[in-house]
Amino acid sequence: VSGVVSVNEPTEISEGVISQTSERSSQHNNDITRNTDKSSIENPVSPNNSQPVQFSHINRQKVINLTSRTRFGEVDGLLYEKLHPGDKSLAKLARIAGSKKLREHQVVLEGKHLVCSALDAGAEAQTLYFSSVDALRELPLDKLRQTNVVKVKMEDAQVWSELDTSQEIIAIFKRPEASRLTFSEEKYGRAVPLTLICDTVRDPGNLGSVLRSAAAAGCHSVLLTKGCVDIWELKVLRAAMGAHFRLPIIPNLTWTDISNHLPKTSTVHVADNHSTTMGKHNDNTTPQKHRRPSDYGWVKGHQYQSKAHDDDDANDLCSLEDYCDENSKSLETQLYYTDWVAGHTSLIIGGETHGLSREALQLAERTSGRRLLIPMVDGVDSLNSAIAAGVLLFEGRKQLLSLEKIRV
Ligand SMILES: C[S@@+](CC[C@H](N)C(=O)[O-])C[C@H]1O[C@@H](n2cnc3c(N)ncnc32)[C@H](O)[C@@H]1O
Repeated sequence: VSGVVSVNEPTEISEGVISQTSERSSQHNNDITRNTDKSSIENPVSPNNSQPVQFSHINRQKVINLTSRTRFGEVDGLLYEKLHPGDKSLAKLARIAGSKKLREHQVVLEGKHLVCSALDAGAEAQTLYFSSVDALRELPLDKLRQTNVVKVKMEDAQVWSELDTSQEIIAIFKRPEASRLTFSEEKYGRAVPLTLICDTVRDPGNLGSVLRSAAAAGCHSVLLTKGCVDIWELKVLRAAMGAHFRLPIIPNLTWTDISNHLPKTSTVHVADNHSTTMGKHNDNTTPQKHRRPSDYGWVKGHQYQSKAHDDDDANDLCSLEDYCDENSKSLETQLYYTDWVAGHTSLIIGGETHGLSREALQLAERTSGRRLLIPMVDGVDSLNSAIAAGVLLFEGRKQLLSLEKIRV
């Protein structure tokens, strides 16, 4: 942190003292404003002499109510406050983590690795709670200048049961937007021109695993329909293992938004488990141009959705057979390990309950995409969407990389 004292051991600052230079001051009962521009902290009305108290070399702006905070400390030039036992502010974490509405503005990130990746990508930490100074030191402290840093005891952390209390760092961030983050090619490698589209993936564990696979396969981006689970839900974050800060993930999109986000030349394929089972259509069979659904021996009752985010509306559902007859005559089926990439490629994965929506199939058709099938043994209906995404994304990556080699 520029311009502040640097010490090896954390400095504990006694009651009412918040100076980085350890100057003691008398008891304050007023709000203290730290002024970024002036690199100082000013107490607008000092109780002793009515002069602003200057705290030099501090590059942060915040207001601290000294009536409720009694102890402050400092680590490597970063000022923090200590939470009173029983302080209620920790409960805010659980409230944000548990409320979709609150998560429209703020998100909770757990653990030093995730918080570190978020800070490196340019996400804005508003309040950071830590229980271990060593863990705090592993973060890029220069990126916490505008952050309210608070030390808590692990026992205090027990107030939230939803959160992972084994974490030494938990932070509230302004909800990050992919368009404002930086995704380091140097750190994570060059992306392949492959976009994953999630069509109403509702299970948080599944979505997190899908995102993790997309990051691991070096995808260009992930686009999510409005019906998908919130990407900032804790279970999604935990399963995604940092994927949120490795590649652009754009949630809450309509199908029109999705088309607009894709390069004009992108071919969109659908991952389609409805195509066949191995008994009728084994690995050596060339997939047929277009077969009627009844040719495939599907498990009965599959339906295609017409509105990805409104799966309760039974009127929006049509039988697959009707749908195929009407809409997707030209959508061929092919086995996933034969060539399907050329230039920018996109892949749609269906959700757990209804699989692919009508809009997904229409988009594939418009871009001359195909149905990609991972052949399964007889009697198996489908794979879990995260597993299917993993298989297909890594195949897509392999094909794109060999295409690149051929072109070079
Ligand atoms: C759990 S499945 C959907 C199950 C849903 N009940 C249905 O029957 O459509 C979730 C998604 O994973 C993909 N998937 C699953 N198994 C697949 C397979 N064998 N081949 C290609 N995609 C598959 C499809 O995109 C599918 O929509």
